[in-house]
Amino acid sequence: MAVLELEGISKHYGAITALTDISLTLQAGEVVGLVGDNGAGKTTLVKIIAGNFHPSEGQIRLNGQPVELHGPKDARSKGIEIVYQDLALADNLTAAANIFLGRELTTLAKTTAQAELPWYKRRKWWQFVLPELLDYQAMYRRSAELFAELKSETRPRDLVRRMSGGQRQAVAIARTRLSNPRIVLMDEPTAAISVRQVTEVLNLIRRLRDQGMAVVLISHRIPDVFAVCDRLLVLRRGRMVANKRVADSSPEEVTGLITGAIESA
Ligand SMILES: Nc1ncnc2c1ncn2[C@@H]1O[C@H](COP(=O)(O)OP(=O)(O)OP(=O)(O)O)[C@@H](O)[C@H]1O
Repeated sequence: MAVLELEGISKHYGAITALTDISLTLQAGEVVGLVGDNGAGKTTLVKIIAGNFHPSEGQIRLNGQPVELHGPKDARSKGIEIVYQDLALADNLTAAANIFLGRELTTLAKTTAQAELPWYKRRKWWQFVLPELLDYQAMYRRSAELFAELKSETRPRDLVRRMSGGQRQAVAIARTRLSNPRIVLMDEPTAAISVRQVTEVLNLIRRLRDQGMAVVLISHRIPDVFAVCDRLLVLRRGRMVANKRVADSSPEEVTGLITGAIESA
Protein backbone atom coordinates (compact mmCIF):
# COMPACT_ATOMS: atom_id res chain seq x y z
CA MET A 1 0.00 0.00 0.00
CA ALA A 2 1.09 3.57 -0.65
CA VAL A 3 2.56 5.19 2.46
CA LEU A 4 1.59 8.62 1.20
CA GLU A 5 -0.95 9.84 -1.34
CA LEU A 6 -1.54 13.41 -2.37
CA GLU A 7 -4.63 14.19 -4.38
CA GLY A 8 -5.35 17.49 -6.09
CA ILE A 9 -3.06 19.54 -3.88
CA SER A 10 -2.93 23.27 -4.62
CA LYS A 11 -1.32 26.06 -2.67
CA HIS A 12 -1.88 29.79 -2.99
CA TYR A 13 0.11 32.48 -1.20
CA GLY A 14 -2.31 35.37 -1.57
CA ALA A 15 -2.40 36.08 -5.29
CA ILE A 16 0.54 33.75 -6.04
CA THR A 17 -0.25 30.17 -6.97
CA ALA A 18 2.73 28.02 -5.96
CA LEU A 19 1.16 24.59 -6.68
CA THR A 20 -1.72 23.53 -8.91
CA ASP A 21 -3.50 20.17 -8.69
CA ILE A 22 -0.61 17.95 -7.60
CA SER A 23 -1.31 14.24 -7.17
CA LEU A 24 1.27 11.62 -6.31
CA THR A 25 1.83 8.43 -4.36
CA LEU A 26 4.86 7.24 -2.44
CA GLN A 27 5.56 3.57 -1.79
CA ALA A 28 7.65 2.19 1.07
CA GLY A 29 11.24 1.59 0.05
CA GLU A 30 11.34 3.95 -2.93
CA VAL A 31 13.39 7.07 -3.52
CA VAL A 32 11.60 9.75 -5.49
CA GLY A 33 13.46 12.72 -6.96
CA LEU A 34 11.70 16.08 -7.00
CA VAL A 35 13.19 18.41 -9.58
CA GLY A 36 12.31 21.77 -11.07
CA ASP A 37 13.70 25.23 -11.63
CA ASN A 38 13.90 27.91 -8.92
CA GLY A 39 10.38 28.85 -7.87
CA ALA A 40 8.80 25.73 -9.43
CA GLY A 41 7.20 24.82 -6.09
CA LYS A 42 9.45 22.04 -4.76
CA THR A 43 9.95 23.50 -1.30
CA THR A 44 6.27 24.35 -0.99
CA LEU A 45 5.30 20.77 -1.85
CA VAL A 46 7.75 19.25 0.61
CA LYS A 47 6.68 21.67 3.35
CA ILE A 48 3.06 20.65 2.84
CA ILE A 49 4.04 16.99 3.31
CA ALA A 50 6.11 17.94 6.39
CA GLY A 51 3.18 19.80 7.96
CA ASN A 52 4.76 23.27 7.70
CA PHE A 53 2.07 24.55 5.33
CA HIS A 54 -1.57 23.69 4.89
CA PRO A 55 -2.61 23.01 1.32
CA SER A 56 -5.22 25.44 -0.02
CA GLU A 57 -6.98 22.52 -1.70
CA GLY A 58 -6.60 18.78 -1.93
CA GLN A 59 -6.23 15.76 0.30
CA ILE A 60 -3.33 13.99 2.02
CA ARG A 61 -3.60 10.30 2.89
CA LEU A 62 -1.19 8.29 5.01
CA ASN A 63 -1.48 4.52 4.64
CA GLY A 64 -4.83 5.05 2.96
CA GLN A 65 -6.26 7.24 5.75
CA PRO A 66 -7.09 10.93 5.09
CA VAL A 67 -5.10 13.13 7.48
CA GLU A 68 -4.65 16.77 8.35
CA LEU A 69 -1.17 17.72 9.43
CA HIS A 70 -1.16 20.30 12.21
CA GLY A 71 2.44 21.44 12.07
CA PRO A 72 5.81 19.66 11.79
CA LYS A 73 5.54 18.03 15.21
CA ASP A 74 2.25 16.43 14.25
CA ALA A 75 3.74 15.26 10.91
CA ARG A 76 6.69 13.76 12.80
CA SER A 77 4.38 11.91 15.15
CA LYS A 78 2.70 10.46 12.05
CA GLY A 79 6.01 9.18 10.66
CA ILE A 80 7.16 12.04 8.42
CA GLU A 81 10.63 13.53 8.96
CA ILE A 82 12.33 16.31 7.05
CA VAL A 83 16.01 17.17 6.68
CA TYR A 84 16.19 20.88 5.91
CA GLN A 85 18.76 22.29 3.54
CA ASP A 86 20.61 24.09 6.34
CA LEU A 87 20.43 20.85 8.43
CA ALA A 88 19.64 22.89 11.59
CA LEU A 89 22.56 21.42 13.56
CA ALA A 90 24.19 23.01 16.61
CA ASP A 91 27.86 23.36 15.62
CA ASN A 92 29.29 23.47 19.12
CA LEU A 93 27.68 20.17 20.18
CA THR A 94 28.66 16.56 19.52
CA ALA A 95 26.98 14.35 16.94
CA ALA A 96 25.11 12.49 19.72
CA ALA A 97 23.94 15.73 21.37
CA ASN A 98 22.58 16.92 18.03
CA ILE A 99 20.75 13.67 17.38
CA PHE A 100 19.02 13.86 20.76
CA LEU A 101 18.59 17.65 20.87
CA GLY A 102 15.25 18.43 22.50
CA ARG A 103 14.54 14.76 23.33
CA GLU A 104 17.52 13.83 25.47
CA LEU A 105 17.58 10.44 27.16
CA THR A 106 17.69 10.69 30.94
CA THR A 107 17.53 8.50 33.99
CA LEU A 108 13.71 8.84 33.74
CA ALA A 109 13.31 8.90 29.94
CA LYS A 110 14.98 5.77 28.67
CA THR A 111 13.41 5.78 25.19
CA THR A 112 12.83 8.48 22.58
CA ALA A 113 9.07 8.13 23.00
CA GLN A 114 9.42 8.90 26.74
CA ALA A 115 11.88 11.72 26.06
CA GLU A 116 9.31 13.43 23.84
CA LEU A 117 6.80 13.60 26.72
CA PRO A 118 6.69 16.69 28.98
CA TRP A 119 8.81 16.21 32.12
CA TYR A 120 5.84 15.76 34.47
CA LYS A 121 4.46 12.91 32.35
CA ARG A 122 7.71 10.96 32.53
CA ARG A 123 7.38 10.45 36.26
CA LYS A 124 5.24 8.11 38.25
CA TRP A 125 3.86 9.86 41.35
CA TRP A 126 6.49 8.33 43.63
CA GLN A 127 9.25 9.56 41.35
CA PHE A 128 8.48 13.29 41.75
CA VAL A 129 11.33 13.84 44.16
CA LEU A 130 13.88 11.97 42.04
CA PRO A 131 16.53 14.04 40.26
CA GLU A 132 16.57 13.56 36.49
CA LEU A 133 20.07 13.19 35.03
CA LEU A 134 21.10 13.12 31.38
CA ASP A 135 22.10 9.61 30.33
CA TYR A 136 25.08 10.39 28.08
CA GLN A 137 26.16 6.76 27.84
CA ALA A 138 22.77 5.69 26.49
CA MET A 139 22.79 8.55 23.96
CA TYR A 140 26.31 7.71 22.75
CA ARG A 141 25.38 4.04 22.49
CA ARG A 142 22.19 4.66 20.50
CA SER A 143 23.96 7.19 18.23
CA ALA A 144 26.71 4.66 17.49
CA GLU A 145 24.02 2.12 16.54
CA LEU A 146 22.34 4.62 14.22
CA PHE A 147 25.64 5.47 12.48
CA ALA A 148 26.40 1.75 12.16
CA GLU A 149 22.98 1.16 10.56
CA LEU A 150 23.74 3.93 8.09
CA LYS A 151 27.24 2.49 7.56
CA SER A 152 28.63 5.94 8.35
CA GLU A 153 32.01 6.40 9.99
CA THR A 154 30.77 9.42 11.95
CA ARG A 155 31.54 9.09 15.65
CA PRO A 156 28.99 10.06 18.32
CA ARG A 157 31.48 12.11 20.38
CA ASP A 158 32.82 14.20 17.49
CA LEU A 159 31.96 17.89 17.40
CA VAL A 160 29.75 18.86 14.47
CA ARG A 161 31.90 21.99 14.00
CA ARG A 162 34.82 19.81 12.86
CA MET A 163 32.79 17.65 10.46
CA SER A 164 32.69 17.50 6.68
CA GLY A 165 29.47 18.26 4.82
CA GLY A 166 28.85 14.54 4.30
CA GLN A 167 29.24 13.76 7.99
CA ARG A 168 26.88 16.60 8.88
CA GLN A 169 24.31 15.04 6.59
CA ALA A 170 24.86 11.72 8.36
CA VAL A 171 24.10 13.41 11.71
CA ALA A 172 20.95 15.05 10.32
CA ILE A 173 19.81 11.75 8.79
CA ALA A 174 20.61 9.75 11.95
CA ARG A 175 18.46 12.26 13.86
CA THR A 176 15.47 11.46 11.64
CA ARG A 177 15.97 7.74 12.33
CA LEU A 178 15.36 8.19 16.06
CA SER A 179 11.61 8.32 15.58
CA ASN A 180 11.66 5.47 13.03
CA PRO A 181 9.79 7.39 10.32
CA ARG A 182 8.11 5.98 7.22
CA ILE A 183 8.83 9.00 5.05
CA VAL A 184 12.02 11.10 4.95
CA LEU A 185 12.03 14.35 2.99
CA MET A 186 15.41 15.80 2.01
CA ASP A 187 15.90 19.32 0.68
CA GLU A 188 18.99 19.57 -1.55
CA PRO A 189 21.27 17.33 0.55
CA THR A 190 24.04 17.36 -2.06
CA ALA A 191 23.96 21.06 -2.94
CA ALA A 192 26.93 22.34 -0.96
CA ILE A 193 29.33 19.40 -0.58
CA SER A 194 32.32 17.94 -2.39
CA VAL A 195 32.08 15.20 -5.03
CA ARG A 196 33.43 12.52 -2.69
CA GLN A 197 30.93 13.46 -0.02
CA VAL A 198 28.10 13.35 -2.53
CA THR A 199 28.77 9.62 -2.96
CA GLU A 200 28.65 9.24 0.83
CA VAL A 201 25.32 11.05 1.07
CA LEU A 202 23.79 9.08 -1.81
CA ASN A 203 24.81 5.93 0.06
CA LEU A 204 23.03 7.19 3.17
CA ILE A 205 19.88 7.67 1.10
CA ARG A 206 20.19 4.10 -0.21
CA ARG A 207 20.43 2.86 3.40
CA LEU A 208 17.18 4.62 4.28
CA ARG A 209 15.52 3.00 1.29
CA ASP A 210 16.91 -0.43 2.24
CA GLN A 211 15.32 0.00 5.65
CA GLY A 212 11.93 0.41 3.96
CA MET A 213 11.57 4.15 4.14
CA ALA A 214 10.10 6.25 1.35
CA VAL A 215 12.50 9.09 0.55
CA VAL A 216 11.72 12.29 -1.33
CA LEU A 217 14.85 14.00 -2.58
CA ILE A 218 14.72 17.59 -3.80
CA SER A 219 17.73 18.15 -6.00
CA HIS A 220 19.08 20.46 -8.65
CA ARG A 221 21.70 17.88 -9.53
CA ILE A 222 20.28 15.66 -12.24
CA PRO A 223 23.16 13.11 -12.02
CA ASP A 224 22.34 12.55 -8.34
CA VAL A 225 18.70 11.94 -9.17
CA PHE A 226 19.68 9.38 -11.78
CA ALA A 227 22.18 7.76 -9.42
CA VAL A 228 19.84 7.16 -6.50
CA CYS A 229 16.16 7.66 -7.41
CA ASP A 230 13.66 5.07 -8.61
CA ARG A 231 11.18 7.65 -9.84
CA LEU A 232 11.22 11.33 -10.60
CA LEU A 233 8.70 14.13 -10.40
CA VAL A 234 9.23 17.28 -12.43
CA LEU A 235 7.54 20.50 -11.36
CA ARG A 236 7.26 23.49 -13.64
CA ARG A 237 5.53 26.65 -12.43
CA GLY A 238 3.65 24.71 -9.80
CA ARG A 239 2.40 21.96 -12.08
CA MET A 240 3.59 18.39 -12.25
CA VAL A 241 4.80 17.85 -15.81
CA ALA A 242 6.30 14.38 -15.31
CA ASN A 243 6.00 11.48 -12.87
CA LYS A 244 7.92 8.54 -14.27
CA ARG A 245 10.46 5.87 -13.57
CA VAL A 246 14.04 7.08 -13.83
CA ALA A 247 14.79 4.01 -15.98
CA ASP A 248 12.29 5.32 -18.56
CA SER A 249 13.77 8.82 -18.74
CA SER A 250 17.08 10.51 -19.51
CA PRO A 251 18.95 13.56 -18.20
CA GLU A 252 18.24 15.33 -21.51
CA GLU A 253 14.51 14.72 -21.18
CA VAL A 254 14.51 15.95 -17.58
CA THR A 255 16.36 19.13 -18.52
CA GLY A 256 13.82 19.71 -21.31
CA LEU A 257 10.94 19.17 -18.89
CA ILE A 258 12.42 21.56 -16.33
CA THR A 259 12.98 24.36 -18.84
CA GLY A 260 9.76 23.79 -20.77
CA ALA A 261 11.46 22.72 -24.02
CA ILE A 262 9.47 19.49 -23.51
CA GLU A 263 5.86 20.18 -22.49
CA SER A 264 5.26 17.02 -20.43
CA ALA A 265 6.21 13.33 -20.27
N1 LIG B 1 5.97 32.19 1.99
C1 LIG B 1 5.72 32.57 0.72
N2 LIG B 1 4.97 33.65 0.45
C2 LIG B 1 4.69 34.02 -0.83
N3 LIG B 1 5.15 33.37 -1.90
C3 LIG B 1 5.92 32.30 -1.70
C4 LIG B 1 6.25 31.83 -0.38
N4 LIG B 1 7.05 30.72 -0.49
C5 LIG B 1 7.18 30.51 -1.81
N5 LIG B 1 6.52 31.44 -2.54
C6 LIG B 1 6.42 31.49 -4.01
O1 LIG B 1 5.88 30.25 -4.45
C7 LIG B 1 6.54 29.82 -5.62
C8 LIG B 1 7.19 28.45 -5.39
O2 LIG B 1 8.28 28.59 -4.47
P1 LIG B 1 9.13 27.37 -3.86
O3 LIG B 1 10.08 27.95 -2.85
O4 LIG B 1 8.20 26.32 -3.41
O5 LIG B 1 9.91 26.89 -5.14
P2 LIG B 1 11.19 25.95 -5.24
O6 LIG B 1 10.94 25.09 -6.43
O7 LIG B 1 11.44 25.28 -3.95
O8 LIG B 1 12.34 26.96 -5.57
P3 LIG B 1 13.87 27.03 -5.02
O9 LIG B 1 14.60 25.95 -5.74
O10 LIG B 1 14.29 28.40 -5.42
O11 LIG B 1 13.78 26.83 -3.54
C9 LIG B 1 7.54 30.92 -5.99
O12 LIG B 1 6.90 31.78 -6.94
C10 LIG B 1 7.76 31.63 -4.69
O13 LIG B 1 8.10 32.99 -4.93
